[in-house]
Amino acid sequence: MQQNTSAANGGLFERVFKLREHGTDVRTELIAGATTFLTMVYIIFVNPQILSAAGMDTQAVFVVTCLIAAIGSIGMGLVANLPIALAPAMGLNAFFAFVVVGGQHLTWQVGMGAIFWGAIGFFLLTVLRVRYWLIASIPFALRAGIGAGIGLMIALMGLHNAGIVVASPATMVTVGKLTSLPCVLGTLGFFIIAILASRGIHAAVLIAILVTTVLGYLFGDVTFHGVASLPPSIANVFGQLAIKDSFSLGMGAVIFSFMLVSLFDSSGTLIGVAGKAGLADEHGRFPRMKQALLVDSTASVLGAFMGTSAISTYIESSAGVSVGGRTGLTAVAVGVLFLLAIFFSPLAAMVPAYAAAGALIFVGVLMTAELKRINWDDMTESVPAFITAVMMPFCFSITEGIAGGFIAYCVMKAGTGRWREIRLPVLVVAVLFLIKFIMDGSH
Ligand SMILES: Nc1ncnc2[nH]cnc12
Repeated sequence: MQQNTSAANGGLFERVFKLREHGTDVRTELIAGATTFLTMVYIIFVNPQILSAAGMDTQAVFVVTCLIAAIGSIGMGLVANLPIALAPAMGLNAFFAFVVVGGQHLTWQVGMGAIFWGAIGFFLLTVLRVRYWLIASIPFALRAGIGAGIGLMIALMGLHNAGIVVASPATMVTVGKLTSLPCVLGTLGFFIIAILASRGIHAAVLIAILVTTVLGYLFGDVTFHGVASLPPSIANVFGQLAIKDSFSLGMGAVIFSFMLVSLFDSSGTLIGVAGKAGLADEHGRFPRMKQALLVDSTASVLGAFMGTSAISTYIESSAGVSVGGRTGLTAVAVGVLFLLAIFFSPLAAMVPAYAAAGALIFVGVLMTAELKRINWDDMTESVPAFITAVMMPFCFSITEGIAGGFIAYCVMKAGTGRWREIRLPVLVVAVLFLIKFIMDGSH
């Protein structure tokens, strides 16, 4: 009987996801889905925390984060049949909360409006096929530099959330009080993740968040609100964005930044994960790329409307791919698990910033790994990659990193007589950023 059911499931899943053609089966795909889910579930704890710094309601953002991750991942699985999950992007959420809303003293509703317009631009670039052109034109050094820079910036946020790195008027940054509870538990969380992950335990991040939160509770620093509950209302974030107020010339640079960063963040991840699954060619193109690009850009528009910062395909999907996930069934499994997670909102409210800090630092480790594939002996490759990667944490801005990298690439190639290697889209983006800097500097 059980065999009949699994054969029937295999039949349905086989028809929808073409498992045999991809050399996989239902069991492998479901394990891969659970694996990817466990490596990225930290986002449902971390995202509400980061967005709450912009004044958003933690509980509502928790539900919206689960919902959009579920919708995006299930969409990717069904429409593009790829083992790639989606969720609100780390880096972009911090950019929204700390740089756009915090740094420019805007309301979160206006900031979210800018994300919405950035997502619309991202969607238009996708349907107009500009994204294909761009993806195929971005040199590897810049793609790697972007991933690494985002990773370093995330790590800086983690180190700051744990109180390990603090501001200093004399030296800009300095070391915090390392014996404080946040520092000790943040550090412990990071090493739990690093050790478990290097031992191949894909639930590493979740385990570390649980252990550090429980320890925080035992030391009297965390209040227990219960485990499961009916989902809290999302009314105070859903559809609350200021679409009209954010569509102004003054917001142009912010909208452009959101669009550009979404574009590079999600495109780079798609190429990277599809490559790891053995689906991509040497130019980074992969089957059903059109569908995948449509799903991530549509999810970004939907996410901003629902009340969370830009959505991206998740680099953590490579964990599921590494245990055999090859089709959309993996992504659908991730999505279903995110739907179930909605009922555990009291847990989200309990997790202190330092408990998630280890996850942020560890994502930094994962995302800087791409640097190893850069030809470091060729300065026309290493200099732009380096500039991209270090400008992001040092300026606390993904956009400045991308801008610096594109400009450095054109300068280095032209300066060494290799200007023919500069592709038109790279030159266009570099010139657009130069114009932006000149405009920014003139007022
Ligand atoms: N910005 C991002 N891009 C890709 N994968 C991520 N995982 C977490 N944040 C991410």
